[in-house]
Amino acid sequence: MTQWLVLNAGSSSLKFALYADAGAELMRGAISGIGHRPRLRIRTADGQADEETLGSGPIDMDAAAALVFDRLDSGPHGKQGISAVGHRIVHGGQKLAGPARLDAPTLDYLSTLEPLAPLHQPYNLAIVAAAAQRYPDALQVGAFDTAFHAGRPALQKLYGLPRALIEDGIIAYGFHGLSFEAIADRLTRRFGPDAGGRALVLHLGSGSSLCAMQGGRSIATTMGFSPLDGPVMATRCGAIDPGVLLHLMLRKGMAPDAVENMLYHRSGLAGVSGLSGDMQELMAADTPQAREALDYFALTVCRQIGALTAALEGVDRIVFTAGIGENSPAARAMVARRLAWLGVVIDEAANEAGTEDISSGQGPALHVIATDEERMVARAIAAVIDGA
Ligand SMILES: Nc1ncnc2c1ncn2[C@@H]1O[C@H](COP(=O)(O)OP(=O)(O)O)[C@@H](O)[C@H]1O
Ligand SMILES: CC(=O)OP(=O)(O)O
Ligand SMILES: [Mg+2]
Repeated sequence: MTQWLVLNAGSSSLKFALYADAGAELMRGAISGIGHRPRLRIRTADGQADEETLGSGPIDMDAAAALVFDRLDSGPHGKQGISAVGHRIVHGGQKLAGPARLDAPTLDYLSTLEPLAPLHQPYNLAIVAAAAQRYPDALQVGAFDTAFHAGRPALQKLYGLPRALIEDGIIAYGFHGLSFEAIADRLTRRFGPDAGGRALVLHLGSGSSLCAMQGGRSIATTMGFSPLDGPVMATRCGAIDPGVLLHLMLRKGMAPDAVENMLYHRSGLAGVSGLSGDMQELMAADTPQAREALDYFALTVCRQIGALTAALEGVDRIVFTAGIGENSPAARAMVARRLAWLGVVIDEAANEAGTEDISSGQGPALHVIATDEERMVARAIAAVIDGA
C-alpha cells in the first residue's frame, strides 16, 4: 500500500493529511501560528492527538514544510511511501477550473498568478517544489480555491471597469472554494440534492470569506480578484474604498509595494487592534482597540451577509466554518446578535457546545460544520488518477 499526502498552506498555517491510496484517512495535522507562535498538532485515525509548541520564535512556510516531511518520514507510516501529493493552490486563474496534474507547463502558468494572491500562491508553489524534491516519484496534483466559483453567473464576476480590462481577466474569481465544496458536500449528504436550498457559508479563519450557495453551487462570494475583498481579516483589510489606496500612493508618496505589504500583512484585525490578528489573542486582550477590532469583525461579516442574502433573495441556512467559525462560540454569537433583522435566533447552549445545529428553531437555520479542504484535495488526486 502506498499513501497520498495532502498539503494545505493557508496564510497562518500549514495543514496536512495522509490517506491510504484507496482514500481512507490515516492521520492529519497542522502547524498553526506560522510567522507568529508556531504549534504542531497531529491526530491519527484512531483518535490519538498530540500537540507541541515549536520553539520560541516564528518559522517560515519552507521550514514548516520540511518539518512536516521529516515527521511523516520518521513516523509510523513513513516506510509505506508516498505515491501522490495533492496541494491546495489558491489561484487557478481562468484556465484551471478543475483539478490538474502539476506538470511543468501548468506550474509555469500558476506562477504567472502569483501577483494576484501574494500571501498564498508563491508559498503554495514553493511547497510543490519542496514536495517534488522530497518525493520525486510521486504524482503532484493541484486543487484550486477558485474552481468552485467558476460557474457563478457572469454578472457576479464583473467589476465596473473598462471592457478591455474585464476581457483581460480583471474579474472577481473568489477563493476558499475547497472549503465551500466540503460544506456543500456535507449539506448534500444531509439534505439531499438541493443541499438545503439557499445557504450562506461563512468561512471565518485567518482569511475570511462568505459564499452564497443555491443547491450546493456557488452563486456569489465575497473575495474577488484577490483574497483581499470581503469582511475584515486577520491581517488583510477586507472591502475598502479604492480612493484610499490612490490617496496613499498619489498624495502620501507610499510606494505600490509598500501599499501591497500593508494591505496583506499589517491591516485587518492586527491593524485596527494594534495588537494581533489572531482571534484567540484578541478575545483574551482587554484593550478598547481589541474590542473595537472584534466589533468591526462582526460588523463586516454581517454587512457581507446582507449583500449575499440579496444575491440569494433570501436565506434558508447559515453555516459557520474554519478556525474561528468552528471553534469560537463567542464569535458566532457576536455575528448572530447582529442578524435579528433576518429572523436569526441562536440557541446559546447549543452554540456553546458547538453542535451541528445551533439555531433556536425560528428563522434561518444555523449550523457549525467542520470544513475539510484536505479531503477535497484527496478527491482531486483520485480524479486526476482516474482521468489519466
Ligand atoms: N478556540 C478558538 N477561539 C477563537 N478563535 C480560534 C479558536 N481556534 C482557532 N481560532 C482562530 O482561527 C484562526 C485561524 O483559522 P484557520 O482557518 O486555521 O486559518 P488559515 O487556514 O487561514 O491559516 C485564528 O484567528 C485563530 O485564532
Ligand atoms: C484564500 C485565503 O485567504 O486562504 P486562508 O484563509 O487559508 O489564508
Ligand atoms: Mg485556511
